[in-house]
Order: sequence, then structure tokens, then C-alpha cells
Amino acid sequence: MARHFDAIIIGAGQAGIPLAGRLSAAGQKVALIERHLVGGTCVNTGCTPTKTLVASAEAIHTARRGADYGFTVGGPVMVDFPAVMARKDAVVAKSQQGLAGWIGGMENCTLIEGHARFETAQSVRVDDELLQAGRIFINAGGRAAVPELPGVHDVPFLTNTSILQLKELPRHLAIVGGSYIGLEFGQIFRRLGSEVTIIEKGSRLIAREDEDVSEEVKGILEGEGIGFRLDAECISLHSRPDGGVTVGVDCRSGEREVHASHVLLAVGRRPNTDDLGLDRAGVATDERGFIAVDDRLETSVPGIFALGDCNGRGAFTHTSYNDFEIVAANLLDGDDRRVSDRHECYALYVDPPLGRVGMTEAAVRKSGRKALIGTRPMSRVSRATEKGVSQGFIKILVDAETGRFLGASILGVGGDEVVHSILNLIYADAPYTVMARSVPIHPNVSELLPTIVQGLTPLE
Ligand SMILES: Cc1cc2nc3c(=O)[nH]c(=O)nc-3n(C[C@H](O)[C@H](O)[C@H](O)COP(=O)(O)OP(=O)(O)OC[C@H]3O[C@@H](n4cnc5c(N)ncnc54)[C@H](O)[C@@H]3O)c2cc1C
Ligand SMILES: NC(=O)c1ccc[n+]([C@@H]2O[C@H](COP(=O)([O-])OP(=O)(O)OC[C@H]3O[C@@H](n4cnc5c(N)ncnc54)[C@H](O)[C@@H]3O)[C@@H](O)[C@H]2O)c1
Repeated sequence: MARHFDAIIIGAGQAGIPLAGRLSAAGQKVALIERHLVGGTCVNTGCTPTKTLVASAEAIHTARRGADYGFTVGGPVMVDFPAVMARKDAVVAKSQQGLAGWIGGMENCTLIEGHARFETAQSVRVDDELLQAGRIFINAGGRAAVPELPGVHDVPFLTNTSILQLKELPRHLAIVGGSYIGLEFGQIFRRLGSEVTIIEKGSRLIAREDEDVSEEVKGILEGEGIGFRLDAECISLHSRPDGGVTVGVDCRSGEREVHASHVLLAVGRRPNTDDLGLDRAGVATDERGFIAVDDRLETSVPGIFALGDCNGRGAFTHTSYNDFEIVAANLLDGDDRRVSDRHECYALYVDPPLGRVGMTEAAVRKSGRKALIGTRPMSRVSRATEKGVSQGFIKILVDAETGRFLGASILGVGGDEVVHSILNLIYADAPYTVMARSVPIHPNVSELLPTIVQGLTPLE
């Protein structure tokens, strides 16, 4: 006998929990199924723990730079690694408890612990129990990709999940992958005291970004003593007698091997869709396993929706949450919201951070449209020099014909926050002249945005 619900939600991630809240508040009987920890990746092994560690690492870094600010701390800064990790665990636990309390307080919502698998397009099995519903929402998230590198199964490699459980600081952390996860963990562990080598198969870091952004980020991290091996071909892993790992890199120059105590794989994510029984429901995926969805997030099967990282339409907490907003608006509010209305934005939480919105300069050039560009180094932003963090630059791109913002890269102190003023104008569909005439507060990084857009020049 199946248990009947109005809605089944698979995965208590960044979309699943708020959706359970909205549906149950609307009087629907909801089953929320979670096989591990409520909050999913972001809360447990993603944003929350990493940004908590970024904060510890930044405080430690600033303390080491005490002399630059006119103070000493009576000897070298000592890092208490277990205490750093305990702080991270406490922040994660608080967030998790908050979510558990929220779910527990939802009338009409039953949290079911276990692994969900489709039996038909309207039914899902969790262990011995069969659940049935008219609508099913998949918020299954993703996990670290583990490429078939030679030796990968013979060494104790780390992922974003296991690195957060380390009890001791790695002596030398080798990181395979020079993008968001690799760079954020790289700077964290370097600041905590590890030797760090980042190994990237491409010719530059964060290849989605403009080359000048990649170069500046590399320079910032090199300045802190992080080693890089780019153009790393034929990466292989070998265990060492001392318990460490040797990474064969075979780069064009430099040593052919990196001898590390630990290796972190940070080479992308794959969706948790291979063990959902999607074929039984007839739900189509693309060749990489992402669930195919339309503009309102409905899958190839009417009544089944996919939200968050598993649909391949976003890979961030804010895009997953926005997926929830889109589905809730369409199903409950009579609104017409679509994924294609969303503008790309994100931040890379190295310190100083990179705030990004819209197109890169390279993408604008490739599009062939007439554009205007404005840039300014952070060394000419008084707030940055006052704070003693003047690395980075601001770059803004505007459509020459419509005056609308096309994109921005704000690498530097406060870049992760400042970028939102451009994001908001993009959503308002306002021309750059609105920003040019605004009068922001002094001294702030934001105060230079009007100056930059007043001096836009044609993109040659
Ligand atoms: C190290 C790291 C740092 C990150 N930092 C940021 C950041 O700073 N900012 C940002 O925006 N994004 C960041 N992200 C990305 C962000 O974590 C994800 O985009 C976000 O969590 C969205 O996930 P989701 O809602 O799709 O699913 P998730 O949050 O991953 O939730 C999916 C849930 O589904 C459960 N599940 C899966 N399959 C089943 C099943 N068959 N049955 C039952 N339950 C199931 C899982 O256990 C999980 O709890 C980071 C990611 C990583 C790895
Ligand atoms: N600040 C944030 O918002 C944030 C932080 C961390 C993670 N994330 C999310 O997590 C996702 C995954 O991040 P990621 O950094 O793991 O993946 P990614 O897909 O962004 O980058 C993977 C990197 O690994 C390299 N690579 C791939 N295979 C390799 C190999 N065999 N050897 C060497 N290098 C190799 C790629 O060239 C690329 O530079 C991101 O898409 C992002 O959405 C977001």
C-alpha cells in the first residue's frame, strides 16, 4: 500500500526546504525526503563551512600583517587548527539546527529519512515504503566529480566533503583543479599554515573569467606563497611510504612531480541523478546526467520538476533558491516566472573577493556588439588603500546602443557586495546613466562606480 501525498520533494537542499514550506503552508500534504543531512551541500559541505573558514583565514592573515597596521601580537601568529575547525562546525550546526526547526514546524510536511528512488512517474520508494503524489520535485544536488586519473583509486584523496573533517593541518596540500573550490580551499589552507600547490590542466586559473582576472587572482595567491602548476598534462597520483601523495604533473616546465601530504580533488561536480531511478519515471537527462527542464523547471514528464544543481541551469545556492521561487510563483501564485529571466551573478571567495555579474569582456568581444568599457585599479580606490588591501580592479561593460550594463568583474575588497549595485540596475533594466548620476557614500568602493561609468570608452 502506498502512502499518498500532494507533493513529494526529493532532497532537503536549497530549493527543497523552502518549497516544502510554501507547499505545506498552502495546505498541501508534503513528503520531504532526505538521505543525509538537511541543508544539503551549501550548509554542510559547501558555502557555510567554506565561508566560515575563509573568515578565520582572513583574520589570521590580517593578524600576520599586524605590522602593516601598526600593531604586534607578541610573537608569530599561532593557528589552533582544531579550534578553527570547531568554529566551522559550530556555525554549520547552528545553520542545520535552524533548518531542522523550520522543517519540524511545517504543518502538513513529513520529513522522511532515506534514499528516494522512482518506481513510476508518480511514485517513489524509500526503503520499504512506497510514496505516491501528483507532483514530484527533485532537488537532489550534486557531488564532487572524481575523474579517472591514473592511481586515483590507490591514494586517499580528499574532496570538499572529507577535507572539512580533517583533524590535523596538512603539511603540504596539493589541489587538483584551479577554479572556485580549488582556489578558495587553497587560500584557506595556505593562511592556516599549509604549503599549497594548485595543479590545473588548463593554461590559466578560473578559465571562465577574463584573462586579466585570472592573472590578478594568480598574482594575489602567489603573493601569499601558493605554488601553481598550470598546463598540467597527464596528472597521476601515487601513494608515498610516508602516507603522503605524489602528484605526477608532467608540466611543460618545472619539476614533474609534486610531493604532498594530502591531495584535494576540485575538478567540478556531477549531479546526483544516477541513483534516482529516473528511467522508471521516464525523466530525460542530458549526456552529463543533468535533468532536462523547460523554462519553468518542469522535466520531460509533466508533474515532475527539477530544481537546483541537478538541472544544470545553475550551480549556486542563489540559483537553487531562485528555482524554488520560480516553481512556487508558477504553481501557487499564478505568476509567470522563468529561468531565462535570471541574470548570471556569483562571487569567488578568495580574499579579496571577485564579484561577477553578466558577461565577461571576452564574451562581449565574441558577441560582436558595440560596447563601452570602464576600468579602475583598486590601488586608485581610496577605501581599498585605507584598508590596506589594494589588489584587484573593477571592470564594467555597457552596451553602446542601449546603455544597459552587459557585465562587470569587481575583484578587490568588497567586490562580492559592490557588484550587487550593478546587478540591481540590470534587473531594473536601467541605463548606466542612472548610476552615473547617483551619489554614493564616501569612502566606499561603490563610490567609484559612477566615476567609472562617467568615463566609459568604446571597447576597441
Ligand atoms: C565547497 C563548495 C563551496 C560552495 N560555495 C558556494 C558559495 O559560496 N556560494 C554559492 O552560491 N554556492 C556555493 N556552492 C554551491 C552550492 O553549495 C550549491 O549550488 C547549492 O548547495 C545548491 O544545491 P541544491 O539545492 O541543488 O542541492 P543540495 O544543497 O546539494 O541538496 C541536495 C540534497 O539532496 C539529497 N539527496 C540527493 N539524492 C537523494 C535521494 N535519492 N534521496 C534523498 N535525498 C537525496 C542530498 O543528500 C542533499 O541533502 C559551493 C559548493 C561547494 C561544493
Ligand atoms: N564561491 C562560490 O560560489 C563557489 C565556491 C565553490 C564551489 N562552487 C560551485 O561548485 C562548482 C564546482 O567547483 P569546482 O571548482 O570543483 O569546479 P569547476 O568546474 O569550476 O572547475 C574545475 C577546474 O578543474 C580543472 N580540471 C578538470 N579536470 C582536471 C584534471 N583532470 N586535472 C586538473 N585540472 C582539472 C578545470 O580545468 C577547472 O579549472 C562550481 O561550478 C560552483 O558552482 C561555488
